[in-house]
Amino acid sequence: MSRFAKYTHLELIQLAQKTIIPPLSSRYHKGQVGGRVCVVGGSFKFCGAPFFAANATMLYGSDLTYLVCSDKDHDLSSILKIYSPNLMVNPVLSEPHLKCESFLHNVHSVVIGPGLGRREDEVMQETNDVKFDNVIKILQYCVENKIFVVIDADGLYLLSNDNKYKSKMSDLLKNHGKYIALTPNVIELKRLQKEYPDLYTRFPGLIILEKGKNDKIISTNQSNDSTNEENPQILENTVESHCLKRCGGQGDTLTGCLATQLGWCNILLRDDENSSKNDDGDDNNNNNNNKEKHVIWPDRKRLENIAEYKVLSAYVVSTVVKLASSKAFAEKFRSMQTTDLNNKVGEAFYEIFGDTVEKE
Ligand SMILES: NC(=O)C1=CN([C@@H]2O[C@H](COP(=O)(O)OP(=O)(O)OC[C@H]3O[C@@H](n4cnc5c(N)ncnc54)[C@H](O)[C@@H]3O)[C@@H](O)[C@H]2O)[C@@H](O)CC1
Ligand SMILES: Nc1ncnc2c1ncn2[C@@H]1O[C@H](COP(=O)(O)OP(=O)(O)OP(=O)(O)O)[C@@H](O)[C@H]1O
Repeated sequence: MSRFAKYTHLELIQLAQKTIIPPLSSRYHKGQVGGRVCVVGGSFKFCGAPFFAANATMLYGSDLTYLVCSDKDHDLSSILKIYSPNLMVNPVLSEPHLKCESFLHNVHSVVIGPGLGRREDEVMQETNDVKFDNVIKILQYCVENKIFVVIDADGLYLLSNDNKYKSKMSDLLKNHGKYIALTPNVIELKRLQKEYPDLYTRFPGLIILEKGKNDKIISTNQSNDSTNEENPQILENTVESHCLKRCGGQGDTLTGCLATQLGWCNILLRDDENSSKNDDGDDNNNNNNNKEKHVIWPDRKRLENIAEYKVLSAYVVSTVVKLASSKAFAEKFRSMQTTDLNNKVGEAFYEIFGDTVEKE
């Protein structure tokens, strides 16, 4: 059981408000606190999924969202650009010598997988190895640079079923689990458990947000030798959703929201790290002359470790998406679509957390 499992729903929401929901303020510049998120996905078949995820990152509150896709997937990048001018679409995923640094250096969190497609799909075979090599390269870059990653949909399929990539991916998870969250649906979870019967304990620091009627958050101890904690720890979100429509893309929405929320955690954790080390010229947060000083939301409460930031984030996001889907369903009933759900994310967030404006 997670330490959080002893808290009531209201206590968890209040804790999140004091720890991981940075207040809005005129002090901050673009991307500094709202965050920069990158979604890697899309294929010739699926242009909706990466859009839903990327769109949700912004509706949850990211300042800047990049969508990285392949320029070999027919008209994908043009279509994505037309879907939304808010997103920055970067069709570099099939570039043979991809330089991750060029588009990920200032990003706080990354989503890998929505609509990405699978290598076994015949139509894609000519180009897909470069594309998927690059996906692994991006994952590696992220974890080595402490960027939080959410792996969903076909990203999970790579991990559970792709013979070429699954061992590379599982190595990265094993060594850098603390920066990663998986968001499987019921079927994706079954595939993962088939490939990794010890899924819940195999990847130290990993969290798994299992989607379903009650979203379940599983966290694995960061260190294998910590014997005084239960492993794995489980937190279930039992808040009721009144949405009875299961349209495709609801999971993409959840994934996008989680990426933004984890991006916020990353920003807060980096701020702690920067403020506690000597001034070494790292001016990412403009605190060159403010040694030992927090730049961002100084009086917030701290959680105990990275795992707690991830677990509480997953809980909050699950709550927001459940409320958003209940609201969309109440309005649209059977005709509810994922676009309706996405359009309720901001309202649901406001209903749960209020305006979250910094008090003078
Ligand atoms: N508009 C779009 O472009 C969308 C694209 N999507 C993409 O489509 C690709 C394949 O995703 P799929 O989810 O179809 O994956 P799979 O091809 O693995 O199919 C999963 C199957 O399991 C079934 N299933 C799902 N939840 C279940 C449950 N709780 N109990 C029993 N059966 C269940 C589904 O009906 C589906 O037939 C991914 O890349 C995904 O991101 C989806 O995100 C949906 C929206
Ligand atoms: N049986 C259910 N009852 C109520 N809500 C559910 C149920 N199943 C899923 N949900 C809600 O929908 C969200 C997305 O779960 P879902 O299983 O649809 O993901 P997914 O299959 O990955 O979605 P996508 O279509 O984007 O690939 C969950 O987080 C939960 O809030």
